[in-house]
Amino acid sequence: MHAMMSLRATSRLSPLIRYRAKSNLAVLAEIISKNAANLEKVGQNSSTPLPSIDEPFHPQTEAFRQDPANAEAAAQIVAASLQLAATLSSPMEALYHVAAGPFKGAALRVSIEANIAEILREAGPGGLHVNDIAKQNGQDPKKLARFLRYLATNHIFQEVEPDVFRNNRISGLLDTGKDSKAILADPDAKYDGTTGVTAIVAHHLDEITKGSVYAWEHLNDAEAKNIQDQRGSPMAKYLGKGKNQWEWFEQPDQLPRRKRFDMAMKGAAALQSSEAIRAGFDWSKLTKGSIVVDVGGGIGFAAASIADGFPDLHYVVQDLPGAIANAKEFWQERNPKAVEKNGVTFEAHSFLEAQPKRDVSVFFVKHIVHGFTDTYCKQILDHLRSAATDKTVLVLPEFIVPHACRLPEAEKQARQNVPGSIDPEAPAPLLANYGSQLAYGADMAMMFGPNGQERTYREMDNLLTNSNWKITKVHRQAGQMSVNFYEAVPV
Ligand SMILES: C[S@@+](CC[C@H](N)C(=O)[O-])C[C@H]1O[C@@H](n2cnc3c(N)ncnc32)[C@H](O)[C@@H]1O
Repeated sequence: MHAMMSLRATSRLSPLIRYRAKSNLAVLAEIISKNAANLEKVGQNSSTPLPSIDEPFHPQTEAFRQDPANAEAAAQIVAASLQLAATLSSPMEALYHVAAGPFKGAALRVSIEANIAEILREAGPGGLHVNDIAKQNGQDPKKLARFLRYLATNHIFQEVEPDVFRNNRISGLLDTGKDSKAILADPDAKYDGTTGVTAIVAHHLDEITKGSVYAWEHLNDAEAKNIQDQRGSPMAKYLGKGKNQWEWFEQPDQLPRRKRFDMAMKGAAALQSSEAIRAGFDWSKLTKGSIVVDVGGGIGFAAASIADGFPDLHYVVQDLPGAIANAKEFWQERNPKAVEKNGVTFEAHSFLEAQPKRDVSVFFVKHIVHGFTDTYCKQILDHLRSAATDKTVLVLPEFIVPHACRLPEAEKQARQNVPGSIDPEAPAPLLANYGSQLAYGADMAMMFGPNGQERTYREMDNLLTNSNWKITKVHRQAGQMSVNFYEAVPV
């Protein structure tokens, strides 16, 4: 019956629609083969090996992406593969790829909390039977096997023999590098001193995901609808019991969450190399002793990356008291010289209040406005504008959310005077945004967690214009993990 209906439906399709659908498959396949052939050549060079899904992650396998041509080739292959998979999967399977998304997240969280990546690293390339994994972490082996097999089916971990698992390229990223027994003895310290990559994934899978399951209820909550501040998010309502993320994290019993979040921000920064953070703005044009304020800097990880290359500038890390305590500890370890020589100062200060610093060369505001609704962003940007001199530059690293379609010509024309402001577009028939998920994932996380939003270029332009800042340039970074640096000057 079902087959007959779909046959009848097919026979009603116009020849043009059928022709296009057929030709797209071949075009997509050609995009893959052409770009793959180019990448194969790059991979023959030992300094730019191509990634292999079977091997544990090694940063060197990302080196090939530093060449924009290679990054573009990889992005096109991924976009075409996703589009082919969506086209050729049965619609029900394709739908369930998304509908079962929360279950994948649940499995991934279990693997992190149960320290699977660390245990498997210690086991070596042969992997470990799930019964032996369970002996180490005290979990139910049958349930663990089900979670791990589900993840292996999504290319996270490998099942090398029935019930025997090992790390691969993607699961290796979840490895904090710590001794599994030490983590089990002191779970709250799991992320201390790590790259923060596992911490950011764990933060998303815990607080943010728990908020996300109430998205629909929350949208229809008459009271929450009108809350402009961070208490207006599902996470605040259902987890923080009405407290915003920061008030909630600052409570003594939530300190492990605060610590994990601060490490998570280090992980977010690690999605970009320190070089990329330095490359986002021409720091060399600032004179010795120029003041750079890292507004809401967390532990000041980004400022520390800039200080590595530009030690003669004076850095001020501002944040809430809990983060400032962690910032002092972090800098003492990372750059004790800057601390001793007064190259960095730390200030507990709320950016929702008047900015106390004067004669500032750069207000560096990374991943702050994405945590707020427009109403609060205006407050933050107004305070900075009031403290700015006519030489102050606002540097704002944020995602730029692309549209899934192509930009209209008129919009491109309107942006022509601002270098870097036009979103790069993938060639047709690929989705214009390359099907890249990162900016949208971050946007959802901002909605569910702090009631904020990642913004399109136009949305950011409006925000800045309303606070008398003018965007002069956008520095875009190649690759899919990109965060882009808006540069703005006072009007
Ligand atoms: C998403 S994190 C970004 C941290 C850092 N800029 C980075 O990119 O790594 C947001 C930061 O804003 C801080 N924050 C939140 N509300 C604040 C406020 N009212 N005043 C100052 N800092 C605040 C948080 O403590 C947190 O460290």
